[in-house]
Amino acid sequence: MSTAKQADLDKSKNQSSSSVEDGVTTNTQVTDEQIINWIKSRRSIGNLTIPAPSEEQITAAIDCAVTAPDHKKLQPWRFIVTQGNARHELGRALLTAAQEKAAREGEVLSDKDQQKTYNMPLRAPVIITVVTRMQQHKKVPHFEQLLSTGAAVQNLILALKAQGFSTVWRTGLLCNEPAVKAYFDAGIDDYVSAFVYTGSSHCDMPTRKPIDLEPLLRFES
Ligand SMILES: Cc1cc2nc3c(=O)[nH]c(=O)nc-3n(C[C@H](O)[C@H](O)[C@H](O)COP(=O)(O)O)c2cc1C
Repeated sequence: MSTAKQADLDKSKNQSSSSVEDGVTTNTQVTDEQIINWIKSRRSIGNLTIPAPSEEQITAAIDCAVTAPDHKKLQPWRFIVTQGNARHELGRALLTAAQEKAAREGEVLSDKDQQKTYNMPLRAPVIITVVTRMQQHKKVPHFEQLLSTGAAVQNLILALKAQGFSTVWRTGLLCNEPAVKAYFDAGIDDYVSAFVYTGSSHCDMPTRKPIDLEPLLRFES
């Protein structure tokens, strides 16, 4: 889909399905093919800035995230929205995690690496952390709860895109270090499953190289 068509679709998604302008009713119906192409057009963007989504927009996206497939409705996910100065507190937790990890591995972090780690949360105006709060259920193993969280994260990302925002899902090697888990009040079985860095992007959305389905797909009948 061309960038112009993409923008049209993003715009039409923000409008009601029909509108009356100068007495003329205009239908802005979105076709199945457009929806499929819109999903395929999602790209991760690392270079994120303001404007950030409002708390209402974030809440609307999370309202979409929690409709992900969820065996026995365990709701194994928690969402923590970090913005403004709170990003420095998250930076401190990441720095502690990095220092503890380095110490365990017999290494010492350089000043540059310490600064880089501390600044990581400043790469976007908003970070939505998704924690998998594992529950004990005899019919729902932990791996299902983790997969369910992944589905919720994808819903979240698409719902943010639908509102005009860009994201990148990061975890990195520090996300399940004890200091980071403690920061998010995550227990021993829980996972910090995603840092969804969120904001606006002013660069052109990169186009994706076609993906060959041949080795990935088999129909049986
Ligand atoms: C669970 C998970 C963790 C990820 N963690 C990172 C990360 O820490 N850093 C990173 O650059 N990309 C990470 N990625 C990959 C990006 O989110 C992204 O998918 C990738 O760069 C490909 O870009 P695309 O989404 O536009 O295809 C992660 C993806 C997943 C699913």
